Amino acid sequence: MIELEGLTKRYGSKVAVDHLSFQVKPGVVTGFLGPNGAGKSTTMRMLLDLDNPTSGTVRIDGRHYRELAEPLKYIGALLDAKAMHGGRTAYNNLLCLAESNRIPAARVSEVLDTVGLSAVAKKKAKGFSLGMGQRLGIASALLGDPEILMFDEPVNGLDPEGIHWIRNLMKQLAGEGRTIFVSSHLMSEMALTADHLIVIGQGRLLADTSMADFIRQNSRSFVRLRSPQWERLLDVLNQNSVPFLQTGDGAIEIDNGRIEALGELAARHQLVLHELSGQQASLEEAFMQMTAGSVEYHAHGATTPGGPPPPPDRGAGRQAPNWGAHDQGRGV
Ligand SMILES: Nc1ncnc2c1ncn2[C@@H]1O[C@H](COP(=O)(O)OP(=O)(O)OP(=O)(O)O)[C@@H](O)[C@H]1O
Repeated sequence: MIELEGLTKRYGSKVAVDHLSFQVKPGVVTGFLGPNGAGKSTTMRMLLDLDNPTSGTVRIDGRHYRELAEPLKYIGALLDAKAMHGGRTAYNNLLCLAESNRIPAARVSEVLDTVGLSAVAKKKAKGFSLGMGQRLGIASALLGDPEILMFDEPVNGLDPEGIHWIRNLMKQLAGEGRTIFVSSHLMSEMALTADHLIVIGQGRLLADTSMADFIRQNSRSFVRLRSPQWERLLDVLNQNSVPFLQTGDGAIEIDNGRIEALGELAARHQLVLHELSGQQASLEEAFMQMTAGSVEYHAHGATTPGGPPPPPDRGAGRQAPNWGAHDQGRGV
């Protein structure tokens, strides 16, 4: 388990990490999210004692990193794939780490095999691609067979096969009861990998919640309908006072609609439906909704800070999506 209590880091007048308190628990993959500059890397560096907190504490299984005699046996981390010694072979890079932590040399070949680098074990790290470097960094994290693993952007530079591999590896490690803490900018990937989320913005904790709750609480859910009898469908919805939105692709969306009630309504009016599906916004949309107010760097022409993702075209006099606020009690 990783425990942060009031962790704060200031660089001059800049507060990079602002009184962060949370726990990263074993047995699940915990995703660490935040916009650029939110303080994720700074937090991870403080965890490994690579940066001193201005105040607050961070503990690895109840102890400060400095108190761990052979730290690689407690916590393995991939922070920067380029941190390896370029002039050394992959094998020798890992061997040096192993020796400094009294890890048997045989373990080096084992982890090189796990990450798929056995064939290039004798090649110098400076010739490695970004993806190979990531794999070597992951091998170093696994070296001490630690109970806690921390990965900063582990899929960076990996090809689809590599992304699939690291996703399964993290799930497998969590399944073994280990603590897995991972940051990524790839929301689609995070949605597939993480069970729990810690979200920060401008150094502050914004959410500490399960993936499912995070999406539910920060996004819009709706029912999507398509029908070849489009005009009649609109009439039926109007007659029954069901607010709807028309999308650009000929579908209709009903915020917080109940799929059963809408199916029955269509059946009562003998309407043919080509689609009747419940939809939940993606993690990416939920993330943008939650962090909109704490994004530090914007591209010109990007969505206005604080504003939700653009809604579909509105139907005649119908409600716009009500991001973040749900009316679960509605009949349809
Ligand atoms: N050594 C440093 N000196 C001064 N400011 C720093 C230093 N390291 C980080 N910062 C600042 O602290 C803030 C947090 O940076 P950090 O790299 O931790 O964010 P991040 O969430 O990892 O960002 P990204 O997603 O872009 O990697 C940023 O505003 C950054 O400019």
